[in-house]
Amino acid sequence: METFGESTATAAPPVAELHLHIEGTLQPELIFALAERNGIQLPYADLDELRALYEFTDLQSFLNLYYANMAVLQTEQDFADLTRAYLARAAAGGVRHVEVMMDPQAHVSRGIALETCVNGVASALTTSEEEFGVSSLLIAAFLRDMSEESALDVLEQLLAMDAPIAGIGLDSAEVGNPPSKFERLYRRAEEAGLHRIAHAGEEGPASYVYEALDLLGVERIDHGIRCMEDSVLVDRLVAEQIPLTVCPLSNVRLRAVDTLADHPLPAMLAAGLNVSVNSDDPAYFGGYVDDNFAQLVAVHELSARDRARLASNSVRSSFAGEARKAELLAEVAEWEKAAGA
Ligand SMILES: Nc1ncnc2[nH]cnc12
Ligand SMILES: [Zn+2]
Repeated sequence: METFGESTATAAPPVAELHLHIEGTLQPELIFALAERNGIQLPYADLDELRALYEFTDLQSFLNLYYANMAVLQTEQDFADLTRAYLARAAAGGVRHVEVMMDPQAHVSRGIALETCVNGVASALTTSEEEFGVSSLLIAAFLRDMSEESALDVLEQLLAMDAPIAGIGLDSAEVGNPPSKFERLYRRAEEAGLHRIAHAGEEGPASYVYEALDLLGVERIDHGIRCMEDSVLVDRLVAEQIPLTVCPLSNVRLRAVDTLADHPLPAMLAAGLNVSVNSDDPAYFGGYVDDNFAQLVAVHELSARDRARLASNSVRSSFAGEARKAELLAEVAEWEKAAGA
């Protein structure tokens, strides 16, 4: 009988993607297509010229391009097309549930109506389970380098329009914009019955992880890799099983870690932390969730058991309903049996 090495497809188990910025799924080809559709003159002559800019030195160097490229997102249809393209690709890579973050302030601040961006993304998510087999939730992320007043203003508008958001997040330039800046925003979100997550410990120090937990009451930490610099914090995160949505390729491309071989994910897993694997901004960082798994496996030789644990962590840490979680955990167990056999 012919035997096969482990394929890229089997390297990735079925997962819940918990750390995904929909604007970070905007591929260069779609940037050009939307620019043409909307009559927008891009500052790049062609795809090669744009792609040459995807060499980042830190988070801010990425954010500059990420925000600039959003100029092509103008209509509800643009946001819906962007979201559908992500869902199709994610489903092909094993994503079975996704909690999509979007950055409303990044659109409102350039004159796009809140309804346009929210309704566009939400319309694609509404049919996602039926069309792609991917259940989904929407999370409004707030830009930490803007004021808390701006965030509160947008949150109130989202609540007033009964936007279909399950929670709020906190992203953008981390260092110098600690979680403590957003205590009122998170209190308001809690009052409104929303889930709460925040980026912390990506470029910022471990103290930002404490602040996100203790001052904002977050249920999950996005990234959190710098917790490894503080053993007391690691002990607490393990004891409380706080989910950390880790994004290995993102961390390498933004130079939070030097190489994938230096990435702390295997050590985090070994320490008993509740870590999952996510893509963050796949159009910018060289891969979707399945690519993250495939490259991790190539470098770290994670066992099928390790990968199944990363996948079950993602499902258990999601905000999906209990029935959906049970369904997905059964799929992970089945994958593990097949992958380990
Ligand atoms: N990795 C990241 N960190 C902070 N803000 C972001 N916005 C989009 N991707 C981000
Ligand atoms: Zn992120």
